[in-house]
Amino acid sequence: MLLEHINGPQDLKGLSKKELEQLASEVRQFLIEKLSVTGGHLASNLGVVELTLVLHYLFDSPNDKFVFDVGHQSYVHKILTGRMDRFDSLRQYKGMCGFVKRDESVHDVWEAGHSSTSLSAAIGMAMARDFKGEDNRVIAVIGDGALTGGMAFEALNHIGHEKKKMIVVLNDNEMSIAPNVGAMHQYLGKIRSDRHYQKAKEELQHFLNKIPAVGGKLAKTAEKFKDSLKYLLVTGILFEQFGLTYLGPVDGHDMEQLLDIFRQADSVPGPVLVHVVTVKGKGYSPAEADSHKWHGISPYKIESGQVVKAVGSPMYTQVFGDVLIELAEKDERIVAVTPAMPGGSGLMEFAARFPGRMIDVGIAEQHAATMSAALAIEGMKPVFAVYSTFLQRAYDQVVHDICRQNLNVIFAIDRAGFVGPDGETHHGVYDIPFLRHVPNLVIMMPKDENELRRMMKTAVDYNDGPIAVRYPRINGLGVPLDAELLPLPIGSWETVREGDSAVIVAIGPMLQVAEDAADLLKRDGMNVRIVNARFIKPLDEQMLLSLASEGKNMIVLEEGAALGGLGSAILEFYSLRGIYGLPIRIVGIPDQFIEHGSIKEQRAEVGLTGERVAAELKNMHPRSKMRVTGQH
Ligand SMILES: Cc1ncc(C[n+]2csc(CCOP(=O)(O)OP(=O)(O)O)c2C)c(N)n1
Ligand SMILES: CC(=O)[C@@H](O)[C@H](O)COP(=O)(O)O
Ligand SMILES: [Mg+2]
Repeated sequence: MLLEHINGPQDLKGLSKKELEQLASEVRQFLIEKLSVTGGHLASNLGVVELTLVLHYLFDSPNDKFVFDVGHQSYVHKILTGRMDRFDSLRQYKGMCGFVKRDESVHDVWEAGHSSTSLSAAIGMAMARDFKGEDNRVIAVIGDGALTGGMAFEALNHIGHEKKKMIVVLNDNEMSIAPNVGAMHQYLGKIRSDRHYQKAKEELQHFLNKIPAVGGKLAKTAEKFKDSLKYLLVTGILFEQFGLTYLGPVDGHDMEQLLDIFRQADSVPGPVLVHVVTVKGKGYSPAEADSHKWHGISPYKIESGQVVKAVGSPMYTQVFGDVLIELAEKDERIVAVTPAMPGGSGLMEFAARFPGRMIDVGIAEQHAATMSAALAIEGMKPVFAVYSTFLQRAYDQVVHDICRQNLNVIFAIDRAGFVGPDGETHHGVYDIPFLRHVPNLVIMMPKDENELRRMMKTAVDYNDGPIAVRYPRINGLGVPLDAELLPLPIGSWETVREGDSAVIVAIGPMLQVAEDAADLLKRDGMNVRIVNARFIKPLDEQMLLSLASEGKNMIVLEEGAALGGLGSAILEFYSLRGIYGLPIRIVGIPDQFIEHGSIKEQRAEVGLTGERVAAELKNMHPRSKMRVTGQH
């Protein structure tokens, strides 16, 4: 076994091509075995085994900067940089992160999780290098999916302007999470498969190599001739027009080709793009056969490829997808918009049922938002399905294009709250703070899957502007679904448990935590009322005024940033009406990033538990001062 002797990239140096190939198959086996237990981003990593090996073999990390886009495909990099022994803790609480993490290794020079940032980071590092007069290499690894992100084009535009020496590795496996989409994808497909181009390129190369090396005027003419022929033939011309030398396409699993092309790339004085064609899921047939499913996979049985999954009620995502189909059957204005997450957002059946009414725009949240605004202006009913964390990308478009124009866009915000193994880059914990202060926007969160259905009905029936429903990355409660789909009155909260000792105002899955706290306090003779604050905006003003008149101790409980969340909204409501001194305590996520683990562990870390809430209520005295909490 070669792999057990690899404690860092230095141990790769001097290996023969054969040994590198042997190592590649050992790394693949290691990934398949380890991830069968932990789960994770298997398919993407199986696709970059040879590529990552060659980069670490030829170049000198961490002096040379390896910048991974998204970073979900960095497991091989982690294996080769001394972290093999940490894979049993992959994406687990206090374990190894599933993305690149600077505090994990000196070889991890750039963090991500969100897509399309690598080229901006790489040009930044190249410019810093030149400011400092240093000479290290900067190597970005970006996938064909990430290349559909607008930031990537902004960076390419600038890279071509600065002409700094750097290597952009385009890892082209024709897949985003789902099959990739867009004109860039088609363009890359042309390059990959254009037999004419490949053949002509070889003949051209052969012919040009025959031209005897000449000096003087003739050399210049020959060079010009070569360039004009190249422009004629090279279909990597788009990148050449951007000012990058295009090399490739090359088979990303052929060690020989990879070694040659990166040696060539290293000799290019300015920016160079190496087009590497790989197979997502390479080397494990279930993943090769369905790399969409195996992009992010739960623990599985290696032999059968069968996922070992606890069966439970459908995820909120599934309930959303189902109710959207029901609604779309009756309303042809409904179209779904997704920024490259049709599977994760529960839209695959919708797409099959309504061909053409599911619009996948690629990894382009800003574009998705503004396009939705235009769809609404033209009388459609766009449902912009987006993860909370990725909606952060489109904040200005939400404000400037959708809410300011007061357009009938529906935001289906999935992954609201903690998300578990993806950790801090993916938690959906800021959308309440960054949305609730924007005028014209209605924001809802259901207590269970039945209420999610009602909220989608409410949203489709609502024609007074933008409306958002946010729901978590968990299973529903298994409650019965109403036979009739009835909308909710906008701004209406509901009391889900009566009580006169104190009040917990909660949203979403925190209502279960509130019930746990109330059950604990019942043993101490306290009858705690629980209010489902299902409209984060507008607040239920009647309910709030009546709660103020009672003056009972109140906890506002939310699985979101405490700063600027629902609790803040309630305090602002009272303050703006001159109602002071109410005993209100906010229990939410403190002002810090919470790392990967299970949702249960993440909630425990910040005290979103029945025990903690019960203790808070027991300790609150009448007229206690409001303190932003989360620390405990
Ligand atoms: C801004 C943003 N939107 C969406 C995602 C979700 N996402 C993670 S990886 C991925 C696909 C990336 O495709 P590609 O870059 O080709 O990498 P591959 O997995 O194919 O190697 C997407 C859409 C994200 N991480 N960031
Ligand atoms: C790397 C990335 O951003 C996606 O693969 C993300 O991990 C998907 O999240 P879900 O597993 O919640 O769909
Ligand atoms: Mg890809």
